[in-house]
Order: sequence, then C-alpha cells, then structure tokens
Amino acid sequence: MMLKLKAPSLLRSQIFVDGRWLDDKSAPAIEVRNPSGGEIVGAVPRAGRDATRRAIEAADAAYKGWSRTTAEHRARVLRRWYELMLEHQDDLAAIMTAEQGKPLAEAKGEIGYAASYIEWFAEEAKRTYGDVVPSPWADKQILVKREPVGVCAAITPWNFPAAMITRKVAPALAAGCTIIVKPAEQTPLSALALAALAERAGVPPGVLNVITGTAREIGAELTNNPTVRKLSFTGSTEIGRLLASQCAPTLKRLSLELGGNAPFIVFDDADVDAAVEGAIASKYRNSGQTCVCANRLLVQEGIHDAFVAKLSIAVKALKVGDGRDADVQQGPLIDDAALDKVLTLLDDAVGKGARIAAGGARHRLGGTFFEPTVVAEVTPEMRIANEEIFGPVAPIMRFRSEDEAIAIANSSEFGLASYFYSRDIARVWRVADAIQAGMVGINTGIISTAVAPFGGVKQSGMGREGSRLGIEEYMHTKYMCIGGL
Ligand SMILES: NC(=O)c1ccc[n+]([C@@H]2O[C@H](COP(=O)([O-])OP(=O)(O)OC[C@H]3O[C@@H](n4cnc5c(N)ncnc54)[C@H](O)[C@@H]3O)[C@@H](O)[C@H]2O)c1
Ligand SMILES: O=C[C@H](O)CS(=O)(=O)O
Repeated sequence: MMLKLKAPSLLRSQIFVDGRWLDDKSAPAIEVRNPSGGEIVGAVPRAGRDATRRAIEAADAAYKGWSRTTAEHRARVLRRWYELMLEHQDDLAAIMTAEQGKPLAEAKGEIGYAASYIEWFAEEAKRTYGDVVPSPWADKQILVKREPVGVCAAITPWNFPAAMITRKVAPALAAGCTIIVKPAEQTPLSALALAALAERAGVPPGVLNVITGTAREIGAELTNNPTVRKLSFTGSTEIGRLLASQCAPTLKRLSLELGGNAPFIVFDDADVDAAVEGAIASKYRNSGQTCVCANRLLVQEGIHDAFVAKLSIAVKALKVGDGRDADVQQGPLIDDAALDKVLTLLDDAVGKGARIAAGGARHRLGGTFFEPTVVAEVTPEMRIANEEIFGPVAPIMRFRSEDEAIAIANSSEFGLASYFYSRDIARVWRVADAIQAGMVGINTGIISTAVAPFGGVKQSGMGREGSRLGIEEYMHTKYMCIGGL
C-alpha cells in the first residue's frame, strides 16, 4: 500500500538516535500493516538492547547541553514543533490511519490533540517557578529551585500513536530533560514522523531518540540502565506493573497511565438524549479502543428502557469501514487478539443471560471489523462488567438507587475515567465526590484536554499528564540554604 503524502519524507523506516537516522540489521525488520486490510504500509528496524544503550548514551551526552538552555529557548523550539505538526496534520493523520486504522477524521483530531500538548508545555517551560522561603535563621537564606530529572524513557501504546508520545516528550523537553521513546510495534510510523518534525523544529541531536523493535529487550535496557532516571509508560496495567518492578532496583521516577473500566452512570433525572450522545462519543471513539471509554453503562430503572432503545438506534446508524474512506465512523480493531477478546466477553455475557440490543457479531466486512454493539441485562458476575473491553461494545446494567450505582462503579480495581449524567445539582456533588477515579465527566462523554490533569487511581496508574502538573513528573526540587550572610 503506497501512502500518498504531500511530504513523503515524513514516512520513515529507520530508528532516530543522536540526531541520525539509522538502520539496524541485527534482526529482520518489523512490517507495519494496515489493520483494515492487512497491507504492508511500511517497515522499521527490530532494534534491541545495543541500539537502546546507544540511544541512552546519546541522551545522556545531550542532557548536559539541553538542560542548560534557557526556558525561553526550549519554549521556542517546542512552539516550532507544534507549528510543524499542524502544517503537516493531513500527512500525519494519513500515516496514523494507515497503521492504526482509526477513521481519518479521528486521526486528524488526534494530531491536533497531540500538538496541543506541545503548545501547552512550550508555555509551561517558562513557568517552572521556585520559591524563596522566609528563613528561620537571621544569617541564612532559603531558596528552592526546580530542576530536570535527567535522561527519561517513554514506552507508549498503539491506540493513540501520536498523543501518547507528545504528552510525555513535550513536558520532558520543556523541563530540560532528554528522552528515548519506544512506540508500540503496531504504530511506529507516527512516532518516527513526529521525530522528523522535531528534528526540523531544532530539537538537538540526542535530545529526542526513537527506538523501534523488540519491546522486551528495549524495555529491559530502559528500565535497568541507571542513566535513565525516569520512565513514563502508557499501556496495560499488566505491563505497567512489570515495568515498575524492573525500575525498582534503580529507583526511577515513574508515571504510569494504565488500564481503565470507566462507569457511565445515567440517573433518572438525566437528559436522556444528551446521555445517549455522550455515550456514543465516549464508548465508540477509536472503535472503543480508548482507555477512557465508557466500559460499563449503569442506567437507573426509571429511564432504562428508553435509554437502551435510543442508544441502540444511534449505534445501528454508525458507519463501519476502512478509516481512509470518507464518513466512516468505526474502523477495525487493531488485531485478531482484540477481536477474539470482544467475542469471548460477549459469549460469556450472553451465556449468563445478557441480551444483544444492537450489533453483536463480526462485521460483514470481515477481518477485524466488528459491529458496534449494545448488550443489555448485564449483571456484575459477567466478565464484561469487570474487564476492559477495548472494543465497540456497550454493556448496560440496571440499578435502582444512587448508593447502588456508586457501589457498582467503585467495585472495579481500576479508577481512570468515570462519567455520569444528572441534572440534580446536589446529586452531582454527591456522586462526583463519591466516585473513585482520577477523572469525572459530568453530563459529558469527552473530557480529554491538555490543560487538565489526565491520570488514574487504584490500578489505573500514578502521576498526571497535561495541566500544570504534567511538567512536575519531569522535575525535582533542590533546596539551597545559604548561610554566613
Ligand atoms: N491510561 C492511559 O492513558 C492509557 C492510554 C492508552 C492505552 N492504555 C491502556 O493500554 C492498553 C492497550 O494498549 P497496548 O495493548 O499497547 O498495551 P500494552 O501494555 O500491551 O503495550 C503498551 C506498550 O508497552 C510495550 N510493551 C509490552 N510488553 C513490554 C515489555 N515486556 N517490556 C517493555 N515494553 C513492553 C508495547 O510494545 C507497547 O509499546 C489498555 O489496557 C489501555 O487501557 C492506557
Ligand atoms: O486511550 C487513552 C488515551 O489517553 C485517550 S485520550 O485521547 O487521552 O482521551
């Protein structure tokens, strides 16, 4: 499959280390395939520990210079990178759809969202203020500075191939850190295109490095090498736990954005049409392959039947197809394993008494396409009520009281995003306070923005990305006590 780009040079097939584009013939290349039809869209090196070690050395050498640049300079370079991303938004979206499958409109939206993190942290670079503290001693002064943590590593998932990278790299570079990025094997081309634009924006050699290849080997080097002072990971909770344990011997700083199981609660007093619109936006975004997707829809009995009927009509109208085709709203799942998981969860639910209200089967397009689905009469003992689906399936559970809804919502080991619809202001405050999650959408199904802190509690991870907090993940404080005055 030949990608037609306005700027063909954005399609890269080499790793980016120390400002150089390099081959790595130590193992057969990784073929990048389009999930819609399986065509090969590119190939990247299957690099391992040696290349990763060289990237760490390059990042360490570059750190000395980059950390000493002014915040003003770093802000200007990041701003240029942001501008170049927007100038090449169509090409970056085409690359993303080709390797990840999401509809072009969604891919273009992600590029704008990803760029907004760079814009935000270009500004935040200049606001890493310190403190002058009133001294308890007459002859001493107390200063507190904030400094970059040093060489960082980022390991990112396939579902948002650009945004998950920029919301790590932007604060890292803004703080004065240098970084090595390992993108997902399924979606390396977006990462390499971002690196090509960063290079053009004036990011110096070694400040940003992108390594593609064997996850376990690259991860082993990134987590064990003492030069790396921080790891930022976005992905499954299982791998997050593993990487955290691998970082323990060298006590690295950690940011972990992990799995989710978002409750989406609709109370009797909700605007049902607004709730249906919010459920569509939250649940079926990226064909349900989103960590903050509504994963369990809890609907109060008074409006349950009306909500299920309206949602089912809207879901049946969603257009499924190749993400490159105009007006397609639902692309394929990323691979056969993702499809098998959806089928397994649905079979379990129906086998325990759930009812398919819309969709429920593989799409007639075949491959990894799946019908957008609504499954009703879901109960807590079904796997679909407890596991992250990562597919276009909305499980609906009935509830009677507010307390029951909160108990169900909080029963999950995850606590990333949550949503609820209510027009009762007292209930809004009660439920928002009671829900155990890092993020709460109230009368809305879309909450992600660079200006707000993104992250979870419980088994959904630790740390925050975006907002004024995001740069803190890449800085530490230094207390200076000046005596003899
Ligand atoms: N919280 C968030 O912001 C967020 C965002 C996106 C995805 N996710 C979660 O990620 C999961 C889906 O993404 P995924 O399938 O890419 O997750 P994943 O954990 O399988 O992979 C994520 C990244 O980790 C790498 N990886 C896997 N095993 C590794 C190892 N042993 N050593 C080093 N690296 C390794 C992969 O190559 C990939 O780059 C879902 O659970 C989803 O909820 C969370
Ligand atoms: O999949 C997880 C992403 O973080 C989703 S979002 O684009 O940040 O909402």
